[in-house]
Amino acid sequence: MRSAPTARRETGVTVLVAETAPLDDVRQLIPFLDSRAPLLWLRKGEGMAGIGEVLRLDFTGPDRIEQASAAWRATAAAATVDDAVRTPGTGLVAFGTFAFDDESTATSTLIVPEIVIGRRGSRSWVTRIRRADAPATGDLPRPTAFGDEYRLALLSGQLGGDGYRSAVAAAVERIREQDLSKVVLARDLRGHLPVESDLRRALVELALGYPDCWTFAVDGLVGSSPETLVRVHHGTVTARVLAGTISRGSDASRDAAAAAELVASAKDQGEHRFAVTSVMDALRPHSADLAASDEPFTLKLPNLWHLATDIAGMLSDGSSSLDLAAALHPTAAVAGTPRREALALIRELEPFDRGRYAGPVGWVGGDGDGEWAIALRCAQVTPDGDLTAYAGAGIVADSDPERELAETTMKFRPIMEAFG
Ligand SMILES: C=C(O[C@H]1C=CC=C(C(=O)O)[C@@H]1O)C(=O)O
Repeated sequence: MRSAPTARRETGVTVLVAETAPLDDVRQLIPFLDSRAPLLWLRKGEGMAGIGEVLRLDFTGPDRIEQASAAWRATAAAATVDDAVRTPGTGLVAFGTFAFDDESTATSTLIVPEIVIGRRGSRSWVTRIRRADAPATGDLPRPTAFGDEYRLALLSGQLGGDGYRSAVAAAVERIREQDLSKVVLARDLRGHLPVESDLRRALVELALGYPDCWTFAVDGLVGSSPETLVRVHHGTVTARVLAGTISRGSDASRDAAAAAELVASAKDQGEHRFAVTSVMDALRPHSADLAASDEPFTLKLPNLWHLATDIAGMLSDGSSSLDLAAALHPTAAVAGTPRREALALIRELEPFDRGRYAGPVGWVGGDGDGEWAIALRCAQVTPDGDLTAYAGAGIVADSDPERELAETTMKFRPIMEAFG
């Protein structure tokens, strides 16, 4: 006779039980969230809200994503799952956020919520997750009213406008002199949120303002990213590469002219090519038929245009979404080319640790499928309300410091609108 499962196996793996059941249509996910510790993954009204925390797995160091992949595989293998809905995001899931730099002091984390409320297409569901030795509960959280409105001043942090222009100029010089083609340099804004601020207010602003982006909240990292690092679903892999940016025009004809200027820009096309090559090179060993859309297309966001390329293929080696995030990170859209030299220059010219900015953020399911974005257009909020936001731009040989500074200002807009 098999003995009842205990919560922790001798191997140190926590044994979880996950049960997914259909729900009547849930139109709004954000009101269900915890106001100070929201877990969210949302695009075009579809996604998942996580409530509570049944398991947290923390990682640091150069192999943080590989460690997370292995720990998650073990956790999923030990879990019992009863999934009556069977769509991406049902069954066992973890939300995750990873530090950008191998040497970052920021922890990389997978969080398994106690409850997931999800919505995809016409289907809504609830997943309850518990440790195997804990009793099952049937209560469903209720949406709650939002806390008071707030506005905070977001001010230049460790790298202000002048410092950023100088850093870009230094990078351009280095690119002209050395064996470096592209480096992505970021600057920071800082602010402080009043005690008890309801982060759901910022999430509503982001989700309504940027519906085509991934609006996310994981362990205080809050934002709306347009860039899909990798998505794995039933043996297929997809990615959306962005690099090359121009601001939206003030009327329809200026806007069309801006998009045309972006397509015609040799500088932006070059910057974009580096990013596509880095993603193709990282994914090719995992997919025999990997293909990229022919020419970059223009992706319209409320604040700017990006050059974009979609990549898709069948997986040939059973990699999980975390395995592929590990293979891809950091792409040339957030680091540069060649990667090692670009990372060294970032460490030299940026006077801060990027934390989770520009790292993978997303979710993974018990079968390893999942969706990961690059954490852009985001801010990290600490439990005592300190907020740091970063935005960067790809620097190549003919970059102009003033224009790159203006580009970072545009990229801060989602966070300025949500918090400022
Ligand atoms: C580094 C950022 O954006 C990247 C993604 C899209 C376009 C980019 C660019 O044109 O420079 C950047 O590579 C950021 O938003 O902080």
